[in-house]
Amino acid sequence: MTASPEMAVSSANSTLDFDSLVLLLERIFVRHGTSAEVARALALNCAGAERDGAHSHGVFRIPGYVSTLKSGWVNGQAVPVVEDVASGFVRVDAGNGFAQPALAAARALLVEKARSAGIAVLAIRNSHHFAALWPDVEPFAYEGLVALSVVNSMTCVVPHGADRPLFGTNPIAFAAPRADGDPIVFDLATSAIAHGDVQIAARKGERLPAGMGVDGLGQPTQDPKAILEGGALLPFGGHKGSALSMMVELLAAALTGGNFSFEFDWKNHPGAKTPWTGQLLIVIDPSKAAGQSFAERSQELVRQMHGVGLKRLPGDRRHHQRAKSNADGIQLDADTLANLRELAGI
Ligand SMILES: NC(=O)C1=CN([C@@H]2O[C@H](COP(=O)(O)OP(=O)(O)OC[C@H]3O[C@@H](n4cnc5c(N)ncnc54)[C@H](OP(=O)(O)O)[C@@H]3O)[C@@H](O)[C@H]2O)C=CC1
Ligand SMILES: O=C(O)C1=NCCCC1
Repeated sequence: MTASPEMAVSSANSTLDFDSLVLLLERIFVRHGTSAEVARALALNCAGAERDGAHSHGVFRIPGYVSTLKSGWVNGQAVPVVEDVASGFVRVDAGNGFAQPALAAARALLVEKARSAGIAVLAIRNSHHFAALWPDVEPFAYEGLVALSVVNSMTCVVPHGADRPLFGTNPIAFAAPRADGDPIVFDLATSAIAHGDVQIAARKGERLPAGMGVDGLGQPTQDPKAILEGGALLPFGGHKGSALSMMVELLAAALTGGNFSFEFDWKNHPGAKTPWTGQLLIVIDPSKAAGQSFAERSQELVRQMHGVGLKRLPGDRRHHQRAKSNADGIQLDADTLANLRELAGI
């Protein structure tokens, strides 16, 4: 039987199973103007983030998606146009739609090229990425492929050594298969903290650790509201994170034909939250490389890391939370769930 948001909600503890959360989010997206395909791609991403405890890009983002769609800034009905441009290169014009449906539209061609040429690049332009990036790379590693992706976002990060913001929080995500266990995956903003986490801290009235951002006068602050209201974030690791953020601008925008983070302009679109930028994916088939099986070698690396005392690999926390959510359901607080149901018109 197909799950429905009505039947799967326990009113006592506001717990949903994954499929029911996906269905609820799909309803919200369709109700606010997306096609069924776009709704499915966004709902799977957002519910996956919530399930895995990646809260800065889980259901917390839904009001932002809705206000962006309502403002007319994003086309929720866009049909991506896929171009097969070279043996190892696929281009997609997302048509001012979201990036996830653009990736979905090009995915089969990208994998076919990666498997035949050993490596393939996907360049998505005119797109909106308002989400966690790991869902875009992790599935490739489950298919035995190595994947790297970058996305640029809206200006809110001061380049190292500068005095005003220019870069986005520009995440980088990487996934690689290993012989025993879940793929090795990391996904990180190149800012000291994701913008979403600053918003969450502001709502909760919490202070941030030192070194995350500056206020409107360029002075260091631990007050998230001062960062959000006229201030800015800093790159992680000083000049090193700043260089990576610059690389993301070049790969996700200059190379794809998308906007740089400083080129978005919301002024005629009140309530819009997502920038209009680009995304680059590089997919490698490691079976083409010389030497032993890549998955065995990556497993050996993990074994050695554990051998020197490492307790937590990137991705471990998410996978533990995923297992817990799959067993016990996804917990939402009652107000959040009520708001989602209202947005879904239930
Ligand atoms: N769409 C967009 O434009 C943007 C999206 N984002 C998204 O925001 C999300 C959050 O980014 P960010 O706040 O930088 O992520 P985190 O700093 O929380 O985590 C970054 C990575 O490091 C791992 N990690 C964290 N702590 C440890 C530890 N102690 N030991 C080992 N590994 C660790 C995480 O694994 P684990 O997940 O298992 O904790 C994760 O892979 C990302 O999903 C990113 O894609 C950010 C900026 C812009
Ligand atoms: O958390 C962040 O940082 C961002 N997330 C989605 C869109 C832009 C920035």
